[in-house]
Amino acid sequence: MEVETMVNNVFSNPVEMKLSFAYLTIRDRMPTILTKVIDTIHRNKNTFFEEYGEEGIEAEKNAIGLLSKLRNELQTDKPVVELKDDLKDSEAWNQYLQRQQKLQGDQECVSWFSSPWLYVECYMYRRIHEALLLNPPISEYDVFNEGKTQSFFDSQQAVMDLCTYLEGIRKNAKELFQNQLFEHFSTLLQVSLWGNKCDLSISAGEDNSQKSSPIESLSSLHPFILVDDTNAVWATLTSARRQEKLGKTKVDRVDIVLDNAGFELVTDLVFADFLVSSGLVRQIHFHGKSLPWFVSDVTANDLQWIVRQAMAANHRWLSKCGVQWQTYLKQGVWRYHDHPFWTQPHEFCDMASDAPDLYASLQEADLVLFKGDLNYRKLTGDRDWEHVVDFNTALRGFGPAPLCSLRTLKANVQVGLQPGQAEKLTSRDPSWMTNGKYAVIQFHNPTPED
Ligand SMILES: O=P(O)(O)OC[C@@]1(O)O[C@H](CO)[C@@H](O)[C@@H]1O
Ligand SMILES: [Mn+2]
Repeated sequence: MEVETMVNNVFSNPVEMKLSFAYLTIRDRMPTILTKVIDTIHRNKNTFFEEYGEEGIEAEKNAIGLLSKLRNELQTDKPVVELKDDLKDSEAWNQYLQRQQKLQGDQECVSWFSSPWLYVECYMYRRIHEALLLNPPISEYDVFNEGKTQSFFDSQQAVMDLCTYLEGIRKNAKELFQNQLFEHFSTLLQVSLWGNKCDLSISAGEDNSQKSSPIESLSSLHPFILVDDTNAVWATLTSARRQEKLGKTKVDRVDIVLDNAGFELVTDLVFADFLVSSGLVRQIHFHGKSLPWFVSDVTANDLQWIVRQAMAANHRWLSKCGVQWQTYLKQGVWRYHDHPFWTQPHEFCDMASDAPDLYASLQEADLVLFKGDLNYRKLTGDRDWEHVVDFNTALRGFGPAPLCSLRTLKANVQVGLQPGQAEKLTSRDPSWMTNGKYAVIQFHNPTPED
């Protein structure tokens, strides 16, 4: 089968139609998310009036009109249409639509139920943003903000537990023996991995915060890690051979391609703090989204908000962490970027050609961590790969630097498994690819040391 036609379509034939996770996402979950967006805008009508007067009321009405039209297009499988706002990436989106039309041929228009799931799902979030952009003065309103902030508040005990753990390490981080350092590294890597469960797209906006202790739950979760390349990630950070060759005492730069705000973002900041305060890494570059995305994905505002919340917390260790994080950001030890490529539908194997500046930047990193399921779908092109295909094959040439996916499984694509592993999982738990109970720590080094 041609690789192109292997793309994870909403459904590839009537038999699968009713069964595919993609179909059920588009039929049920995405309209639910859209309805909640419409409801959120309507509930804030008075706020818009207080802030912007009649213009605010007009904008609320028109934005809701555009979003209701979008929901109808989605539910009645209408053709995908070009973007009309003048955001600088509109042209890239409209060119992508033309490319997709060529792929599908003239007999079939690009529509919600006949095109790749990855494309139409990303497109829905960009159309939501268009509905706000076309209605100043509410263009900058983040329709997902309430859910993201609530997720942080609902995870408070877990957040405080995690910051207390970090403070316990920070005190003597530089005196830790290598084996102790590895234990803490492995613990916080797994905490960041499982933080990915707290995603508001899979829950269609329902509460999905962290209720259990993030550290104590690790041992019960460990059997659900299907691929565990922790040692390879550790070796990339600590391999003496690598560092001698590069004349470095520590790794210069780790990039973290972020996923969800709320608790998951805290797990990423705690992990990043450990990497720097332990002396393993010199600099962390975070990559977030330039617009509200997949309900709970991180924007610059979300990062600033969480750091401020932490600083102002009346919990001693949480506020200490917040002050430290603010300092890292001010000193440039931590940097934040939000390239538009991350909020486009492109598979990552296209990055070198479609976003060469971003690809070149990632090539400066010694390690790139990709958080979450959507990033995994873009790393592998969301294709219907055999599960034993190796990760490198699925990456199809994407490899700016040694990279690792930290992902809980919430979509039906997974590579790099052992022969028989998928069959065993299916017999034990038929929805193992989409129920969020399983995870991978999956590493690839495009330039293995000679
Ligand atoms: O990237 P994340 O936050 O881990 O997950 C995103 C997600 O919830 O949205 C899509 C389904 O709607 C899937 O990629 C996945 O289930
Ligand atoms: Mn997400």
